[in-house]
Amino acid sequence: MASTKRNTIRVGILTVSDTCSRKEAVDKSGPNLKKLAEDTDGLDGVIVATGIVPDEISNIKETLLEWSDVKELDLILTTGGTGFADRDVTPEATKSVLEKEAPGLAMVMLMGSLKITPLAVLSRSVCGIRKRTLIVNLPGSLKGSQECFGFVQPSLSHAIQLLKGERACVKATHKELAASGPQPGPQPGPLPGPQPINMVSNLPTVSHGHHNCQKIRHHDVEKVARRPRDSIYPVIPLKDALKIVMDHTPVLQPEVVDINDALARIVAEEIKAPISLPPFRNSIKDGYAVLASDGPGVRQVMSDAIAGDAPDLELIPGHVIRITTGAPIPKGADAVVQVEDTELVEEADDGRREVSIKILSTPTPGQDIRPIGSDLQEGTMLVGPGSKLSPPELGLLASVGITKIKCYRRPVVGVCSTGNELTEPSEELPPGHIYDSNRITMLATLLEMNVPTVDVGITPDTVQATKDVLLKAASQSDVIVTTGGVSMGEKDLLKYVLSEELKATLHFGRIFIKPGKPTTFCTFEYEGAKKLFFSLPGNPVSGIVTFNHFVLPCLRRMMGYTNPHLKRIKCRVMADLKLDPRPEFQRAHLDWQSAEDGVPLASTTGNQISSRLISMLQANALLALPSQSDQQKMIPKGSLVEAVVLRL
Ligand SMILES: Nc1nc2c(c(=O)[nH]1)N[C@H]1C(S)=C(S)[C@@H](COP(=O)(O)OP(=O)(O)OC[C@H]3O[C@@H](n4cnc5c(N)ncnc54)[C@H](O)[C@@H]3O)O[C@H]1N2
Ligand code: MOO
Ligand SMILES: [Mg+2]
Repeated sequence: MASTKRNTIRVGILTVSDTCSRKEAVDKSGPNLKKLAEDTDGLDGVIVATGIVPDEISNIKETLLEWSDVKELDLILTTGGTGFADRDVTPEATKSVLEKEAPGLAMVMLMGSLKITPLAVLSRSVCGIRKRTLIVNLPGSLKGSQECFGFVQPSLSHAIQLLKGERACVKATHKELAASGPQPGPQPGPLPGPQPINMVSNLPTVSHGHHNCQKIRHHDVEKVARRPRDSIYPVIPLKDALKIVMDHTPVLQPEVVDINDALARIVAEEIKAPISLPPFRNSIKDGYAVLASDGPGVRQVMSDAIAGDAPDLELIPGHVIRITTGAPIPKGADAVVQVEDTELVEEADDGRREVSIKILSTPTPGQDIRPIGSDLQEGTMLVGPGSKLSPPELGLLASVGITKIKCYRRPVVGVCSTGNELTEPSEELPPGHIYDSNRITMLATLLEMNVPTVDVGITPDTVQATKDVLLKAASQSDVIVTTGGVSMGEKDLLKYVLSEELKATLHFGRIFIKPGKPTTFCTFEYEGAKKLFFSLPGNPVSGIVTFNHFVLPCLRRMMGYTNPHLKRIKCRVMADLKLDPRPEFQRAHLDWQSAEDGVPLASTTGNQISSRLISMLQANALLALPSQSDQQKMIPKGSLVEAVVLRL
């Protein structure tokens, strides 16, 4: 939902017109600008305020102040009152609230308009900044306002990013603009309808979620020589990437699951105990059911009560009944004396029967008896929505006879490895090939989580094969995880195939982390259902680290976890650690045995290059190291750092 996106551009549209404010004319420019500003292929803004005011400085000024200072809008578009007529005062009202002017925007409108009409020279539009709000005066006519919006629109997201201080996005936009060379000048847009003129308007749409970065230019993958020399994808911070993923992750509907298939599932209902445990008084010991007030002494053995017998025996005072652990306590008995506290007095039938025994201890009432409900009272809440069904939960439910449990549905996850160089580990290794290790790693992780999987196999690096396999995976699964083919190589086709061939919405294509920088996330409508695509980097460790950071929380949310996020704890590093320019997740072993004050000691697992899978072996955590700065190049031994817990 657009309005919940953190970095969405919040827009106000103010129509300045005496006649419209008196309802003598219909405002066409305001609603048209609304459509243009909302266009997801263009500004992708959210309209949070609209208004019509007369051509009066005080009215205009009051609205501008409220929208910038109180509503804190990112962008205010005014339409009307910018000409030479006596009543045209929008520029004067605007100037009176501006803290800084932005004459370039007014100029680009003038230059563009002059190509259409020489009368454009009479426009007096003013643009500028008040606090964090950009205010742009547009002409009043439908045609003029649409044209002028089209001229400034390509610069607006970037200008707003700058005002908001969204640094990753801004840097990426600068890089992209620098890489793509001189831009064509503004051109008029067709009328009518919401078709903003965009410097990159002929390019495919690639959404950047709430980042609102410029659209992405994909080269023709056949034309290797023309590939961009720098990535066209902005590098976004980890937390923003995770937010985008989670914003697109639904919690799946519940379904009824048999207890035998319910391991690791998340419960979607409250389950209360339908019976008490034990359901009848039973013995805690193997021994004799007695009447405590009979005290110690020789007693006749009446009969025996064995676990599994119906509770229908009755003890006559002065006697005992032999009893086993778990057997029902006979009526009339109020204590059990363990066999160790007794002696045989007389036997019969060649030792097959006890005639009498001697109680050696003095029993107390209730001794070694489990009363009804002493383990669990009927009606006690056993599990609730969000509870994970681990072995103890399953045992508890079974103990009260519950075998059908409403749990959240699990997503089906398709797993695919991409790369010409990959061979199945069971086959002979051809020259230049390596064995596919990513797929089994992902599939086994999902198996551990009891998530159903579809093994989509290995796909070679061609557009057609990649497209086919992605569509096949989409037809069989809810979430698709691929590895490989997301970086800068000519055979790195995933981003291209997803966004161009499938027309999936690519939400991000690079993240500011090490390893895992080229991680890519898309959503895709397939036969009316939304599919989530995670295209993880091919390097085996990058795949695992990004699987943990993005796929795991996503799947956990889908399958009903109340807290799907990775657990972070503090640990103490055992050696100096050099910082990378990127925030880095170093594989580490946390040692709780030698923990001081509960803080485990962390040692990294050797060379951290992302191809070195053996570095995962002893790793039960990832140290979350900050990126290097001028002030900090390393973390000294003994420092506390945060670690993402992989396993305990
Ligand atoms: N010019 C640049 N090159 C690279 C950059 C960059 O920014 N500029 N990024 C590097 C980073 S960081 C990573 S991570 C990798 C990501 O690579 P891809 O996702 O494109 O993956 P591939 O190129 O297909 O493979 C990379 C590497 O991993 C091996 N691999 C792939 N799949 C498997 C598998 N299933 N099992 C085992 N090993 C696998 C593959 O053979 C390659 O060695 O890009 C860098 N390049
Ligand atoms: O991001 Mo790559 O994952 O550094 O190896
Ligand atoms: Mg590659």
